[in-house]
Amino acid sequence: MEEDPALAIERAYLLQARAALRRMHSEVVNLDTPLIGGEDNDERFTNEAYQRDRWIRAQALVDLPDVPLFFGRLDYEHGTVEESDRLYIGRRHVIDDRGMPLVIDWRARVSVPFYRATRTDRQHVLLRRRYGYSDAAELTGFEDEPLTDGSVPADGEAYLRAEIERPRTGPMRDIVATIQPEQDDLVRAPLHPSICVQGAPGTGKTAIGLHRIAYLLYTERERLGRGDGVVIVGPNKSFLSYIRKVLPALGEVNVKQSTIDEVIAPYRVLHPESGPAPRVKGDARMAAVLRRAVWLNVGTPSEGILYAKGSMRYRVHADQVIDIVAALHQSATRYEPARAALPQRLAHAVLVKMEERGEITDDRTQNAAARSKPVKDVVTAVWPKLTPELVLHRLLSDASFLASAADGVLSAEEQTDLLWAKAPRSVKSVKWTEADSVLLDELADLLEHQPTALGHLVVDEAQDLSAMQLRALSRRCRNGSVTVLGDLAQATTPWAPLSWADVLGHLGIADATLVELDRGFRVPAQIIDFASRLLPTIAPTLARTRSVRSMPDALQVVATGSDDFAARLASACRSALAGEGSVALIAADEDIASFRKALLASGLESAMLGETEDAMESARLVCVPARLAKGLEFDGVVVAEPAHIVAAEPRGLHRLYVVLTRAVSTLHVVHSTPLPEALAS
Ligand SMILES: Nc1ncnc2c1ncn2[C@@H]1O[C@H](COP(=O)(O)OP(=O)(O)OP(=O)(O)O)[C@@H](O)[C@H]1O
Repeated sequence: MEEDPALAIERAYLLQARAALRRMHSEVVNLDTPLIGGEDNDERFTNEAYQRDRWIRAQALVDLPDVPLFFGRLDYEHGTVEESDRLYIGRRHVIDDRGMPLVIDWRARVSVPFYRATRTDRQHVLLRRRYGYSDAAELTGFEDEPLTDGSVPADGEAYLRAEIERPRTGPMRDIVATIQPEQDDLVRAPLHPSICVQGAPGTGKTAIGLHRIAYLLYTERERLGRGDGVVIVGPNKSFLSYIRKVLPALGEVNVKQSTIDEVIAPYRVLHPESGPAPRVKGDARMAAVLRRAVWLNVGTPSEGILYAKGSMRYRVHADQVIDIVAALHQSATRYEPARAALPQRLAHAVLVKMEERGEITDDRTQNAAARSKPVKDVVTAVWPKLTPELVLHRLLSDASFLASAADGVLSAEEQTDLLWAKAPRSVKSVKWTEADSVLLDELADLLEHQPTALGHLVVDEAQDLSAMQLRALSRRCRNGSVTVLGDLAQATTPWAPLSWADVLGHLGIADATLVELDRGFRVPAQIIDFASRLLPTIAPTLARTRSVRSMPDALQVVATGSDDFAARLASACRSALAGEGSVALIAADEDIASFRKALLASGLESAMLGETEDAMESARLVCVPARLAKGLEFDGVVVAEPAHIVAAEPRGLHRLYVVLTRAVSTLHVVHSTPLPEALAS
């Protein structure tokens, strides 16, 4: 078949752009990095920084074989843009060897009309062209949308639907070719003020967070490059593995993607914890309890200081020592710096006594007094050395100490919930939990200022974070800005906050812009309507989502007897596998291994999410424990025994809502136990 000449021109242009990108890449790789001679630390640091910077620049210019180099074109009115009337829009800038642009970065200002221009607001654009690619990034066609009056607009929504329904293989991909206007508003919002997005499942929150990072790094690279850079916090490792390729595809290879535990306790082994304690430990009131617990350690001196120098004796009376300690206690903001200051304050009092007796004193005299035993004894007695672990160990094991810190703040019952049933004998033998690690983090900051300086923090699935976790994040981003993403209806933790105002309060953000997204992209209307039956019970104040896609056969609910269950489950999986793309079987954590065995017995192989990092790439059928489903998506989803998912945890209905909203094309619900009431009605 003869090639369409217009398509041939575009393909030739793509080849030219790819060749130019290769040239740009090799220029960076082959650049002579001027290394500074010498081996001292500063010089080594500078050289390493140079090399690293070059590595990052080179990585950003790698032509990824499966990522199309440009996805759109804008034909502007003549003279609107200086360099050219025709701009190809892609994931990064590509220039020819004379410096003329071949591809314009989607983040540039001249690219904005690609996402925003309409027939009624053309923004000087005559024509918008969208390209289609094969999975191997081969240019297969294009679609024109003339914006000039009288023309018939192309169905931009059809292009969007096709893009969403393109079968999934492995990790999440970027949405840069089809960012929608309400998403674009958030992606391109300035660094300040912070933004907070409430969005139903599949409205694109994660995608927005990732594209926003790429955008901010483009516009504010220098500012964000200082300090600790940019971090995105996600719910678990499976999720982070799922999103890991989006930013590199957008040319950003230097963004940390972490779980909350990795941010707060990167080196600590955390142990599981159940019962009522985690909820109390996550409560914002714990901040006051911990503060008191720290400062309760400051005692009242019972004796004065008797300082000997040569044959002379100098006495500072107990009352005066009490006053010195009390004054320091009152003015101190953190425990350790004040503890470090106390010897000097006491020594100063000794010095005054010496001077009263005509002694000549100087700094050395004061330092000697500060280091002397009588002064040290007072410090040890009234201002003991603490570690976060020491304080928390005492708090969770000593009921009367806890009462002195928590009375009037926590109820007696809450205090009982906090106390260990059997206290570990020593600090070293404690098996710290996730909730404990957050308290230890707060304590560390009460003892000593923890210097951290994130430029920007994106918190995904923020509805699941406790007040104390949010405080810990806020400490890491004291002067930075934050993008908060989440959905209150998907909150599954015992400590989940009640509102976004609460979340922002704990993060210490006074002026965030709160936005609600309600246009759903992932989940077809038939499935989201089914899942939304749970909303009146789990999140009565939230609006229902409007899906942009309708698929009449998307939902199948199969009621079966327990004898038939395994066969019906396997047949649901087979039917999902008959479609294209990824398929997940999702079930309660306790059920998933046995259901997987049943599938295997019927000849269906699968991978288990959580067992291997790349489960989503290593098999088409993935078995997903319900607790790991958050944030993920699959073309076809089979949910087995929803009632078990609900029964497995206090917020089981919220978990079920998450699980039911993972499908892009089909959802099979297979159950032998009756559906939960809220879903059946
Ligand atoms: N503008 C868009 N163009 C193409 N695909 C999109 C667009 N917006 C969202 N999607 C797709 O919809 C799916 C859902 O996006 P995303 O995971 O960001 O949603 P979410 O709001 O974070 O969902 P959840 O709350 O369920 O985790 C993804 O496959 C994403 O690629």
